[in-house]
Formats: sequence, structure tokens, C-alpha cells
Amino acid sequence: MDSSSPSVLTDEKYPPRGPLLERRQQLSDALAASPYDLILYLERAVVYSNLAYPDLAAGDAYRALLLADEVRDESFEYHERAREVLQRYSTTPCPEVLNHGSLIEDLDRLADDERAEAAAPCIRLANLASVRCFQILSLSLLLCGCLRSALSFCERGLSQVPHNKELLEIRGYIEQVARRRLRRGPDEPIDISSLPDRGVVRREVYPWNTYEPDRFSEQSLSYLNQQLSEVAPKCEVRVSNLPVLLDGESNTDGYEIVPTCKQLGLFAKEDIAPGETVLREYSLLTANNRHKESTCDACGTELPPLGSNSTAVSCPDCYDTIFCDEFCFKKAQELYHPAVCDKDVDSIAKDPDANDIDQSLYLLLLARLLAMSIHQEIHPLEVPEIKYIWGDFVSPALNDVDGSVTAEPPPEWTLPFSFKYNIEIPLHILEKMDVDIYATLEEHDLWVFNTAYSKFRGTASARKNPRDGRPDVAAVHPFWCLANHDCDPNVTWEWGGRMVLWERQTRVVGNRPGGIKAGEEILNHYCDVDLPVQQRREWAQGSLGGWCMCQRCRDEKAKLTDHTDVADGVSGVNEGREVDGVDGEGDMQLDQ
Ligand SMILES: C[S@@+](CC[C@H](N)C(=O)[O-])C[C@H]1O[C@@H](n2cnc3c(N)ncnc32)[C@H](O)[C@@H]1O
Repeated sequence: MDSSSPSVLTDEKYPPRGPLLERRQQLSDALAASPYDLILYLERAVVYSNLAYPDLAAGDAYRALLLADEVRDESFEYHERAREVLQRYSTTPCPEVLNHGSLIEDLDRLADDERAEAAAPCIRLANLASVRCFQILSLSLLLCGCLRSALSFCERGLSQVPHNKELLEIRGYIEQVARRRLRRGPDEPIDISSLPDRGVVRREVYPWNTYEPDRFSEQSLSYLNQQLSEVAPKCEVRVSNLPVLLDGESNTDGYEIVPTCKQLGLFAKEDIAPGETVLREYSLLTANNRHKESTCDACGTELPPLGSNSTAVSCPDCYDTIFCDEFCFKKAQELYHPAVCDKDVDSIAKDPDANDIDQSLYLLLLARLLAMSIHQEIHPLEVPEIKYIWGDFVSPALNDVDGSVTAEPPPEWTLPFSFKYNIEIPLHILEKMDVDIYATLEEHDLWVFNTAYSKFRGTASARKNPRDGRPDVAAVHPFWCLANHDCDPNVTWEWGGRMVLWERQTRVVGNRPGGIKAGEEILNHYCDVDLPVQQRREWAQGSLGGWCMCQRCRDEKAKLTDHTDVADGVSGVNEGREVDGVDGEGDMQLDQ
């Protein structure tokens, strides 16, 4: 942390979390009772900042900004409701949260006298609130590492109050971090479009998240096993001890004992023969990022050729949505489609830039989850397809920091984040679905989206389009994704409408015959296991969340190191194999 720059997350050095968490709860309850109150949103944003959740602070400041726009524009949907609430604050002294630095004087000094007199007091408050939103948004997004969005909000604020000290300071910090990240000198100009806009935030079970089950409890395991018996009758879910993975190369390969952690895994309850199907799973939690692509909207498989004998079915109400057969159409109608039918959401986040492919797929998975929860009238985190899955969460205590404005987000923060994909587009999608984003805060708060993203990352699989090799379809299969990885796997998998895991005829190491004995763990593979150890580890790192420590990797690495020693320090020996075919694989696991 850069100790020379001021801490903006906290007024005191380490504010006690308890009272802040209590205040957060009070404000959330108040918002549930008065959902169009932008002052409550701003107050909660400040609490989130003090709790070191800059992403959640940005989320609340953005909702407050939208409400300030509602107050000012009579033609907007929530105008009356937002104005009526704000009006209540105009007779009392200015709300504390708006009285920040020199903001009030700066804005009043600029107001054209006549217009200022004519303006209703609540319009003055809305103007004040929107600049306060720009301050919180720009500073919070800077702290998450989203520099382009941070600068853009800062400039929008400065266009309203060009001399505001806080905004000018924030712009200075953004430029300081941008110069460091882009390696620019102090006098070199910075082009806003070249600024990085992907950041990272805390990945955790938020202290107020009451939806996360104890995955290791008897109740959870018995529920999971009951469901699993339908898709993988010879398997059961059990607790598995897995190596704790490091970020990269280390000297722990040769250790006899490596630290382990408790997770879940799939195990055989009965012997499984070579070639036998181990699991066959259907999921509607799918996404497709091509606008006009011939895949089934429900299961993501290629559509059958259209024609008089085709099994394909289009929705009778929004002809554009096509399903591969009657089964998928019925499942879609039962579980999500009515929430998006004829709602003009089809083109959102489609055909993304090459850099945004993964983000677009995760976003579209979130959109599907939201449609499922809205149609089934359950909280998004209660949707069975994601409720029990792995989120690679870090304990809140480890995430806690005393942040400094110009420091990089800490290494414990591992959830990729951007203003566009975590805040702006999810809210836009909900609005297209005719959802009142204010009245449904409990279901559609940013922490709910972040929790869903944590679960998708590390469990979703994707398929590359054979024409251009770009991943364009993704899915979460909640039982398939319980199987852990090993570079000497005993199963292999393919996703085409159904996710299928089947027992290998032969194992990679020693070419020994396949077959899984009762009690043994089902070992899947998250990378191409024909690659040499270094490339395997690099490839699997994204989906595994660390450097693979399976026995095969450790043995091969040890052999390679011995060989390197003998060859007098020749390093980087690859096993005489060109790394081709890495991009040729159709199915892949998406990176975390
Ligand atoms: C798709 S999930 C697998 C199921 C997960 N263990 C659970 O409890 O639900 C992927 C996560 O499992 C863990 N994992 C899977 N295979 C592993 C391995 N060989 N070594 C260490 N961790 C592994 C990693 O934390 C990874 O991010």
C-alpha cells in the first residue's frame, strides 16, 4: 500500500466493522420501505466505502444518479415517486451526505441566479446529489481499478462544477495511477480510451448474505445426493481434501505433504466400467453471445436444420426465439422464457469485441439466472442451479483493507469487475424486462450480482465456434461442476445439449486401463491433458484458480527439474511437443 497517499476508505484508521454493518442493515431496511429515496442510496454508498467495498459504493451511487435523473425529468417512469421522496428533504437542513467539502458553495456559485430562484428546491437537491454521485463513483471505481469509467464520471462531475476541489483531486489520483499503469511520463498526455477498465473486487460471502448454504452440512449433502442420483446414479457428492493452490511456479512440487483445504467432489458409489457414462446432465443456465446464431435458446446446442421435418420449435409469442425441440421449449416456458419473451433483450451484449468475450458470456449467464428467478419467483441466489455451487470465496476478514487511493486493489481481491458488466448492463437488462430495479433491491442488489458472478467463474464451461474459434456459448451444470480436476483424469466430458461425463478406456499415465472402483473420486480435466506439464499448468490455472498440484504435474515437473540439472542448467525444456490444438478444442472451461 502506498502510505504517502491519503486513505479515503476510512476517516479513522480502522473503523469498527460492527456498527458500520449495523448501519448498512438499517439503510437497506429503510430502502426496502422507501425504494426511490436517493439520499438513502448515497448514505449507504458512504457506509460501503467505509467498509472497504468500493464496488458496492459505486453501485449505490449509480442508482442514486439514476434517481436524480428521474427527479429532473418529468417524462421518466419513476419521476413522481423519486421527486416526492426528495421533496421531503428540501424543508430540512441539507442532508449531511450532500454537504461534502465545498460542494454546496461550488454549485450555488455557478447557478444562474434567475434559474436558481425558479428551480424547485428539490431540483437543486437533485443537482447537488448528482455531483455527489460523480464524486463517489469516480473515487470508488478508481479503487476497484476501473480507470476509464472513473475518469469518465469524474469529467461529468467537473463539467457541472469545474472548480470542485474533491473532483479535481480525484482526477489527479486517476491520472497518477493511469501514468503508473500505462508507464507514461508526468507530461505525456493520457488518452481516456486507452485506460484500463477491468478491475478486481472482493470475492466473498458478504456478512449479510443469508442465502449461502453450508455446503458441508448433512442437509445440503443429502439434498445434493438426492438430485445427483437422477443424473449420475453411480455417484455421490462427498467432502474432498484438495491441495491449496498457489498463483504460480513454486518450490512446493517436491514437498511430501502439501497444505489442503476442504471442498466438495464427486465420488463413485459403485464400480464404473471403462467407457460407461458417469453423468448426463441437462441445464438451462446457458448463454450465447452471438446475435443471430443457430443455437437452441434453452440448452445451447446447434439447432437442427430447419425444414418440414425439423424438430425445432419457435416461441409462438416472440417468433425470434428458437428451441431445438419441444422438450426444450416446454422447459424454457416452465423455467425462464416468459420473463424475457418479447422484451427486446436479445441483442444486449451480443457479438462482443474479442477482449470482452468472457465478460459477455458471464453477463448473459447472469441475465439467464435473473430471468429464471423472476419467472420462478425465487431469489436469484435460491435458484437451484447456482445455490450450492463453488464460489471460490475468500474470508471477509482477509479481504478487509485500509485502502489508499493510489494503491492497486489488494491481491486478496480476486473477483473481476467492471462498471459496464457488473453495474450498468445488468440494471439495463432488468429494466428491459420491465422490472422495477428500485422496488426489487433485495433481489437485484449489486452484491447479489457479484455473488452470482463468483459462482459462474470457475464453474462455467464454454464452447468455441468452429468457424472462428471464439467461445460463444457457455453453461453452468451444477453437478458436472462438482467434479475436481486431475491431469490423469479417469473421465472425459463433452457438452452438446447435455453435459456428459464418461469413464475413460485408458488413463493418460502409464496407459493403464480405465475403470473406477467404488469409493474413488471422479477426476475430470479442465485442460488438454495431452500437453506437457508447463502448458497444462498454465492452461488449467485460469479455471482452477491456481497452479495445478496433482500427482502427475508434480512428478513430471520433478523429472523435468532432474533432467534440467543434468543438462547443466538448460531450462524451459518442453517435452518435444509443439503446443498446437490448444485453440482447436471445442469444449473448454471458462477462466475464473
Ligand atoms: C468446478 S469446482 C470443483 C468443485 C469444487 N471442489 C466444489 O467444492 O464444489 C473448481 C474448484 O475446485 C477446486 N479444485 C478442483 N480441482 C482441484 C485440484 N486438482 N486441486 C486443487 N483444487 C482443485 C479449485 O478450487 C477450483 O476452483
